[in-house]
Order: sequence, then structure tokens, then C-alpha cells
Amino acid sequence: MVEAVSSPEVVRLAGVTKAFNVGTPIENEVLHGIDLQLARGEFAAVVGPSGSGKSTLLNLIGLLDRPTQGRLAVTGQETTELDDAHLTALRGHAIGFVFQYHHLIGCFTAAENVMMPLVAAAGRPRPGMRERAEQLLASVGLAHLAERRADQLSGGQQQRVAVARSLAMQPALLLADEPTGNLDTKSAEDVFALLRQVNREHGTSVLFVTHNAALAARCDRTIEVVDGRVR
Ligand SMILES: Nc1ncnc2c1ncn2[C@@H]1O[C@H](COP(=O)(O)OP(=O)(O)OP(=O)(O)O)[C@@H](O)[C@H]1O
Repeated sequence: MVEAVSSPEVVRLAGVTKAFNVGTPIENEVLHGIDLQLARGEFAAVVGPSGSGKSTLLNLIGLLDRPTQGRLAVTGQETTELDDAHLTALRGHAIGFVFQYHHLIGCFTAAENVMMPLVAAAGRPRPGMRERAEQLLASVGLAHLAERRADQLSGGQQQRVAVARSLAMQPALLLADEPTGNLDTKSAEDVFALLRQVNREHGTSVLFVTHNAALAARCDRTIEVVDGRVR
């Protein structure tokens, strides 16, 4: 079991590089010596040109991929020496994800989708999980749609379900990779407001990748990624 150490930072990267093998022995270094800290409760936009390395950076912080070099700590836990099982455990407890495409299971109801991280963590459904899913759906304004199949919801509603699901494990950190990129202006505004609300009410740190300059300007902080470096 990974114990998260109490830490003022929820994320700390020191000298992190990421290179991809693009045909032996050629390596393409995409991120170069990143130093970055995210404090508890911070709400930061990650911006930068297409191909600059934003998603690669988010994948490292989300423990979905490993740095080639450097140190990466999440909720105070140094991760670079952890094996895959411990990384998975830390990811499941510390980090919530919201992607551009919601990745809900269409034939499951909204409540069943929100329950999934809880069922996965416990190994099976347990009493109280459905009530917890219903509470989370109520907190994103969708209590009345708990029993609706996910594929019968609008795009904005699906993304709100995805936000509710991301909060099921009460993560310290929420990673959102263009969560509004596929939505109309009104739905994008609603999802952004929801992430803000989560940040304010629960103190969840948020890293929000966006190409939307107006939304980025409303975050506490802007992290600009250009040519694989943070400015
Ligand atoms: N698995 C991979 N193998 C090889 N190269 C990769 C891989 N993943 C990403 N890259 C390369 O890394 C660079 C950065 O990609 P990344 O997706 O992180 O950029 P981005 O800033 O998120 O772009 P966008 O804004 O278009 O989503 C690109 O040149 C991309 O081709």
C-alpha cells in the first residue's frame, strides 16, 4: 500500500525529461528538464501550441507513463522507483481524470458509471456505493438523471457525469485534458464552472489543459508549455 506523505505540494517535478522511441536507436525527446510544482488547492491552466508536450506532461503527472529522467512526486510520494502495482494504487487514490472524450460506458446508467472507480477499488459492489454515486451526481446537478443510460445524455451532461466519476475516490488532484474541447460554448462554460466549484468546495488541485484562452485566463495560474519546456 502506498502511503501519501503529507506535503504542501500535490505535484513536484524536478528535471523531468520524456523521450519516445521512434525506431531503434532513434529517440525523440519531447519534454526537456521540466521543473514544476503545483500547490494543494491550486487551479492551473496548461496552455501551449499543438504538439508542444501538454498531454505528454499530463500523462506523466497522472502516472499513466513514466519519465525518462528526473523526479516526480505526487501528493508527496516519490514515484520514480515505484513498481507498476504501487503506481496504479497511488493513481487510483490520488488522481481523478477528465478527458476530452468522456469514456463513459454507454449502456450503463449515469450512476453505474460513477460507481465504477469505487467498485474497481473494492473489487466488487458494496453497500453505500450507489448512494455515494447519487450524491456525486447531485453535486454536478444531475440527480434527476442518475438512472438514464449514458448514451442517452447530451455531450455536456456526459462530461458532468465524467466529472462526478473522477471525484468518486476524493482525489487530491484532478487532471483535465481539454475537457471542454468537444463542447458548445454554454456546455463548456458549465463544465468549467463545475471544475471551479470542485476546486473551491473540496480544495482539489486542478490541472486543466485547454486551447481556450478565455477559460485559461480565469484560472489562478497559467503554465505555458512551449517546445517541451515550461515557461
Ligand atoms: N507515444 C508517443 N510516441 C512517439 N511520440 C509521441 C508519443 N506521444 C506523443 N508524442 C509526440 O510528442 C509531441 C508532443 O505531443 P503531445 O500530445 O504531448 O502535445 P500537445 O501539446 O498535447 O498537443 P495538442 O495540443 O495537439 O494535443 C508530439 O510531437 C507527439 O508526436
